[in-house]
Amino acid sequence: MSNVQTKPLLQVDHLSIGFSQYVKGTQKRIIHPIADMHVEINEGEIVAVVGASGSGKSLLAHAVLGILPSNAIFSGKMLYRGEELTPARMEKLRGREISFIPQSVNYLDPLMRVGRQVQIGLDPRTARAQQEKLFLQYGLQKNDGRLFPFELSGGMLRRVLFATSVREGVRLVIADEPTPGIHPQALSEILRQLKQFAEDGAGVMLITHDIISALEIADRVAVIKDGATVEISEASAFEGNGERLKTEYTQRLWRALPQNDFDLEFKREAVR
Ligand SMILES: Nc1ncnc2c1ncn2[C@@H]1O[C@H](COP(=O)(O)OP(=O)(O)OP(=O)(O)O)[C@@H](O)[C@H]1O
Ligand code: NI
Repeated sequence: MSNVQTKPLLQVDHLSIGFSQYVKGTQKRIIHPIADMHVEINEGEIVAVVGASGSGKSLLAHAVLGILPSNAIFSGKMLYRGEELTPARMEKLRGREISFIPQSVNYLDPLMRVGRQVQIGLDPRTARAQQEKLFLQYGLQKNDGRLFPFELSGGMLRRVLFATSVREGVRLVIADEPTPGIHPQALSEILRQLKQFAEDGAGVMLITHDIISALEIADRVAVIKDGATVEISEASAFEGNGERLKTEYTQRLWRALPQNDFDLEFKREAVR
């Protein structure tokens, strides 16, 4: 087997992200929401990234995309197709080979009709038809394309965001909480599309709170806690009592899910 084939599509190692903050007016200090994170995604693989709110999942996504805020201090290794992800490279890949479904609908341009926003990056000759097709696929009406973001519901905006990620030539999809507030039918359509990306050979990073839905399509699950990766396990290890999971933290996370043992004490800790 050649070396090239075994190289992961995305490799993040020893990622650390800090922010300098002003305390008491002029004193500066550095906080480190991400201390030591690692994750690896292969071609055709779906890796779910799960962890409590504030654990650093979105920052990980933003680091890979090169869209961290300018006051962020960043270190670590990020390789895409075996080569370092430099800022210039990220900019070139973003929205093309690497597509992003952001967590917040605020990423949409409030002054541009949503149909046009979905057409960005599509072949201009067929953009309109393709956008309309995508809208139908995700349960939006043809005429919804003429609306501005403020005229759509939260769930509709999420589906618009998702439609912006469906592009030919995508090799890595980073979806940051693509499913909250979405009704079951659109949810299964989104999961189906993410799976389709992977079947077409792309790697998928699925950031989510919805572990149960993620397990429907994920190959592996990375568990993040306080800005560090605590465990990466096969999705199949999330079964039964979690005996096959590697860390106590992940076992407790698994057992705290409503459909499992319901570890109430852990739940309280985890949501804090
Ligand atoms: N620009 C910033 N300046 C300072 N701290 C930040 C900044 N952005 C994020 N943080 C901090 O980094 C930590 C991780 O944030 P992040 O958004 O990655 O969490 P998350 O895991 O995506 O949470 P959620 O599940 O709620 O989306 C949080 O404690 C957050 O307050
Ligand atoms: Ni987030």
